[in-house]
Amino acid sequence: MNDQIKAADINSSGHLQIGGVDALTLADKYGTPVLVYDVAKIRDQIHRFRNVFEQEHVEYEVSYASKAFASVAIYQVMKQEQAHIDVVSGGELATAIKADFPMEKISFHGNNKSEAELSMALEHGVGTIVVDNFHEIDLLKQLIADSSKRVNVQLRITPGIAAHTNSYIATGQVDSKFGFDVDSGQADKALRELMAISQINVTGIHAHIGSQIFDVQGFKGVAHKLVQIAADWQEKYDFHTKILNVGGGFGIKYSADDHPIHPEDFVRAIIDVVKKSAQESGIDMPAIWIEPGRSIVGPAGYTLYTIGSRKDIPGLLPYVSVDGGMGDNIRPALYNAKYEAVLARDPQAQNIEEVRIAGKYCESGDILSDRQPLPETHPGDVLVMLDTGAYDYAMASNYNRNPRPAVVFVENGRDQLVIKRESYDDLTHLDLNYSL
Ligand SMILES: Cc1ncc(COP(=O)(O)O)c(C=O)c1O
Ligand SMILES: N[C@@H](CCCC[NH3+])C(=O)O
Repeated sequence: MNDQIKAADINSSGHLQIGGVDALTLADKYGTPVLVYDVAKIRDQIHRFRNVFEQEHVEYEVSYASKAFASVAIYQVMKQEQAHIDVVSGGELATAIKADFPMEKISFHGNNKSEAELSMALEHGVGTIVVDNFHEIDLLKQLIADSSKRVNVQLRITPGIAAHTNSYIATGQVDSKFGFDVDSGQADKALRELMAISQINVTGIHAHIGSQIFDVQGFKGVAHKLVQIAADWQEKYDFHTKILNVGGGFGIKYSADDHPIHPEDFVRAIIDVVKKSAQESGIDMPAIWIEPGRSIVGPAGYTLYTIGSRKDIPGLLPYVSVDGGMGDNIRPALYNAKYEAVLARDPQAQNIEEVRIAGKYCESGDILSDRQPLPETHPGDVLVMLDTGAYDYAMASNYNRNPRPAVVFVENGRDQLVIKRESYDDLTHLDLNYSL
């Protein structure tokens, strides 16, 4: 039995249930592929992060990094949970506006925010702009010059910490496109420039070391580094930081090979280091902000596919194909990411073989799993890929002009469509006839 499936995930018919709803019923009702979120799991993850801060009596914010999965519905859940969110584009901001999300609880990130995106953020009163580079400082200065607008910013530094993760998703090393370098004096220069703009209020210092990180060392390092910088800037510039933002990146278990520590342990270690270093370096204890994305939505997501064709090759693993693939989950092809899958009708069934789960896209690399143990399967069976809530739908494409799947939220035994499946009309409605 897959160790990610608990007894409570199986209903009286022996089927997988998600948030109390039978996975086969969901597949029937919404079609496949469909991404289903167990909303209780999302709320629970936020509470787990929060509880530690509460127990430790530390000021904090949990800011959901919505690049992991952005939609009106998820922003509405975050609003109910009174969480903050990060956005990284005008599109995510527009979605948050549509969700009526409180603008003051939004942080706007990005290494190349356009003038249009910055003015959109200013117009809507976004709570924090996380300033990333000198061009952005110039743009901000121009945009607020003719107004009395006041803007809260956090200054993103590159901490010079290489996280142990896939190089595509590591961001803390000096050789990174994000943030101001510290050792060369760029971060100091950026602070001085920002402090010289009277309408700008620098509330904090930000760093993010990468994503899908399993151990606590990098976070301890970044927490210590941020405190050191804060102490240095207090001494040199009389700058008193209110916030240290240590970013996100808390890893999750996708497969039996992954052994991340618990969310609570990440947070506790960060708090310990900040408390201790702040005391040693004589700065007031700042608020600590974290920006988890994957760890909030990843484990709550289940992608339901229907099995179709099968190809057996003597001496090699069979290919079992499903009705989705790299268009709804690019992560195996892009990062060699591993996932696990079970059969909806019997997640506890005895496995009889190992197969490759192939997608339907016209690409040999469109393999969702290169070694998945499975029981006997037949065309029409519903295969459920686990932990697909983060950076899956968010990175979905229309490759081969396949429509993106539907997204459904499930909570308390009830289900609701929150993103419609794209239709062929949706796919073609931007196309124009060629008339030259
Ligand atoms: C600035 C920033 N914050 C937070 C995150 C969220 O990371 P994760 O989804 O790994 O928690 C990211 C993505 O890596 C990021 O770039
Ligand atoms: N898209 C990446 C994570 C990127 C994190 C964003 N800074 C993934 O799927 O793992």
